Amino acid sequence: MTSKIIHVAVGVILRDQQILLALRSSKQHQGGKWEFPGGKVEDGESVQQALSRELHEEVAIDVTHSQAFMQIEHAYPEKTVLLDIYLVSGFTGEPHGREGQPLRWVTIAELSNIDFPDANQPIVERIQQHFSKQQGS
Ligand SMILES: Nc1nc2c([nH]c(=O)n2[C@@H]2O[C@H](COP(=O)(O)OP(=O)(O)OP(=O)(O)O)[C@@H](O)[C@H]2O)c(=O)[nH]1
Ligand SMILES: [Mg+2]
Repeated sequence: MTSKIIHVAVGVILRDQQILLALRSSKQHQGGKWEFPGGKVEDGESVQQALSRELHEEVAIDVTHSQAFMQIEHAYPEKTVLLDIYLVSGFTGEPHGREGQPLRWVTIAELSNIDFPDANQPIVERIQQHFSKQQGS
């Protein structure tokens, strides 16, 4: 098979110890599941450029502070994705779903109960580890 890996910039957007999620439309891959907003890295773009562009297009915010968090390669039956995940701790603008998609803020504990795409399970675990350590120290 010659399928190429799809490189995706993904934002874990933080505000007041909550994280922003968006609902994927039923027509999209993994439709009906909640996601961390983001999208495909285009040719000639850095991951952070893609992240800023996608978050502006999808949820109408402008990123002012982000840091690389983790990468996950996951093979779905129909495609393989490389999720390049950034923590977004600073942004301007009030998020809203510019493509009509519902948004919600959830606590870090609530992430365990969300219906995410299969690739996301390690992200949830890593976020929960990362923030429990910060609180405990
Ligand atoms: N944005 C986002 N994509 C994810 C997550 N988890 C996950 O498996 N993906 C997969 O990453 C791939 C690309 O994401 P996307 O559909 O947001 O890409 P995009 O915004 O460029 O969309 P488009 O193709 O409609 O233009 C999809 O196959 C999607 O299922 C996630 O948490 N956030
Ligand atoms: Mg997207």
